[in-house]
Amino acid sequence: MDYLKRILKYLDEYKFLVVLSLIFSLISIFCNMTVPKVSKHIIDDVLIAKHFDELSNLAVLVAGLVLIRAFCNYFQGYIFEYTSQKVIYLLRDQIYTKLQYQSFEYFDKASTGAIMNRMVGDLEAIRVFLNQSFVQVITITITIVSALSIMFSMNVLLSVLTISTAPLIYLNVRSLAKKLHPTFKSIRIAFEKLTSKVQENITGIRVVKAFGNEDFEKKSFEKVAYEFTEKNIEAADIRSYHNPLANFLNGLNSVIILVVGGYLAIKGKLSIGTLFAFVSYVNIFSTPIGNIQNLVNQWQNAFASLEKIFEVLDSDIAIKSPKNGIRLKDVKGDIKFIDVYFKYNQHYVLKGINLHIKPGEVVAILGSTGSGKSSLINLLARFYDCTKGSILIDDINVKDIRLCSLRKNIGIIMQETFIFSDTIAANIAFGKPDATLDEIKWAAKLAQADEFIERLPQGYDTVVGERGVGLSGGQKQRIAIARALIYNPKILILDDATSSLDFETEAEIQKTLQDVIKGRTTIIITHRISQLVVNADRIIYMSDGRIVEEGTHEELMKLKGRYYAAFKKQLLERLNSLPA
Ligand SMILES: Nc1ncnc2c1ncn2[C@@H]1O[C@H](COP(=O)(O)OP(=O)(O)OP(=O)(O)O)[C@@H](O)[C@H]1O
Repeated sequence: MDYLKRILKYLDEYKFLVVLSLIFSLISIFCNMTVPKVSKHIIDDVLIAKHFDELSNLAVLVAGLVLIRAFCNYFQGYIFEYTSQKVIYLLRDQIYTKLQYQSFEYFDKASTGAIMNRMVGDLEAIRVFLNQSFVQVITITITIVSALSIMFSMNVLLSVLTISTAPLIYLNVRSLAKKLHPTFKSIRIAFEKLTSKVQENITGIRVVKAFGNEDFEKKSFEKVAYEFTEKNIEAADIRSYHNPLANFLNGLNSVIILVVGGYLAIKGKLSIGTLFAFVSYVNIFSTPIGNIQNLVNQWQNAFASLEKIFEVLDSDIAIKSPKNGIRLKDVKGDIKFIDVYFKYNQHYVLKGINLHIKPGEVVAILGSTGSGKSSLINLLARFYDCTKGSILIDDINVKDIRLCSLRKNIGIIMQETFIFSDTIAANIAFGKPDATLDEIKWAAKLAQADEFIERLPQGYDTVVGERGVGLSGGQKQRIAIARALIYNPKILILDDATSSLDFETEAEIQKTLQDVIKGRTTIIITHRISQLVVNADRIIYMSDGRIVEEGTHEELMKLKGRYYAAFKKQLLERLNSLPA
C-alpha cells in the first residue's frame, strides 16, 4: 500500500487531468446506465403500446448517448495515456539519474539484465497500471454499484439471483491472485536472467567466437530461455483454469435471469422491456466482474514492479559528494595515503598503507595479481571509500572534496578502453563536453593521436562503432590517453594502461606517455617492468595488501628482493620469446 501511495503521489502534478478524466468516466458510465432504461421505454411504451411517433426521438437519444459515451471514452483514454507516459518519463529519468550517481559497490552486485529490466519491463508494467488498471478500479466499482442499485430498484428477486454467484466469483479472483503473485515474481527473475544472458553474450561475442564457444553459449541460453518459457506457461496455466471458471459463473447468471425473468414475464409480473433492460444491466454488471481477473493480473504485475523500482530509487548511494565540498584549485598533486585499510566484503585487501607521493613524482606500483594495486587508486578517486585511515590530496581529505572536482583533477587511463559509439571528438571530450576543437586537438596531439585521426575520412568527426570497432588497440589507447588529458589534470593514473597491447605498440605508447607524464604526479600500476617503470622516481612493490619494497629501480635491484625476482623473470620471458 505504501508503494501505491508513493506512485499516486506522482499523479499530484496532473490532479486536474485526473479529475477531468474521472468526470469523463462518470459521464460514460451514466450513458451506459441510461441506454437500457431508454430501451425499456422503447419496448414497453413505444413498440408494445404502438406509440410509434416517439420512436425516432428515442432512437436519436440512444444514438446521442452512445456517441457521448464514445467521446468520453476517447478523452478519458487519451488523458490517462498522457499522464501515465509523463509519470513514466519522470520515473525513468529518476532511475537513470540514480544509477548515474550510484557507486561502484552497487554495480558490483547488480546485474545488467536486472537494471535493463527496471528501465524497460518494470516501467511498462507500471504504465499499464496507471493507464488502465488504476482508473478501472474506480470505474468498475462505480459501474457495479450503480448497476446493482438500478437492478434492485427494478426487481429484487432477480437482483438477489444475480449476485448469488458473487461469493464464488470473489473466491475465484482471490485464489487467482494468490497463485499468480509468486509466479509473476519468478517470471521477473527468469526474464532478468534472460536479458543478462543476451547482454553478456553480445558484449562478449568476440570472446565467444575466439574460443569457438557458440554451441556452449547456445545451450546455456536455451536453459535460461526455457526457464522463462516454463514460468510463463505456469502463469498461463493458472489463468486458463480461472478465466473459464469466471466466464462460466457470469454465463450462469444470464441463464438464471433469462429463465426466472422469462417465467415472471409470462406470468405478467414483469414487462418485456424490464426483462430486456435487466439482462442489459446483468451484462453491464458482469463485464467488469470478468475484467477483475485482468485487473488482478495487472495489479500483481505492477506491485512486483513497483517494489523493484522503489528499491532502486531508495537504494543508498555509498559514495556521495560532501555538502559544501571543496573545489580543488591550482592542484599541486601531493598525495598522501595515511594508514589506509580497505575491504570489499569481509577480508582486508589493503592493510595499513602509508605512502607520500610528492607533486610531479612518478611512482610505479607493482605486485602480484590481487595484491591491491588497483584498489589503492580506486580509493584515491573515491570509487570506494577506505575502511580506515585517510587519503589526502594537497593535504585535503578526498572525502572533503566535491566528487566532480576530485575526479576531474585525476586523469585515469585504464587497461580496458571503453570507446562510445560516437565521434572521435566526442570520445576525447567525454569528460568535458564543452571542450573546444582546439582543446580536443591539443589533447590528441599530446597523446600522439592527432596524426591518425586526421587521416580518417571525417577526421575528428569520424563516428566509431560500438566499443571502438574500427580502431586498433593502440589507437583506442591513444584516444583514452587524450580523453584523460582533456582537463590537463595534475594527477595521472595509468592502470595497466598498456598491458593489453603487443610489445611494439606498447613501446610506442610508452614513448608517448613519457611526454604526457611530464610535470604531473603519476601513478603507474603495472605488471610489466617497462622503461616507464625503470625511469620512475620511485617503485613500490605490493604483496597481500601491503607495501613490501620501495625505492628506485637501482635500489631495488641491489636489494635483490621481490622486484629483482620479477625483473629477472620478465627479462628471461622476453628473451625466450625472441625468435631463435
Ligand atoms: N569489486 C570487488 N569486489 C570484491 N572483491 C574485489 C573487487 N575488486 C577486487 N577485489 C579483490 O580485492 C583484491 C585486490 O584486488 P585489486 O584489483 O586491487 O588487485 P590488483 O593488485 O590490482 O590485481 P591485478 O594486478 O590482478 O589487477 C583481490 O583479491 C580481488 O579479488
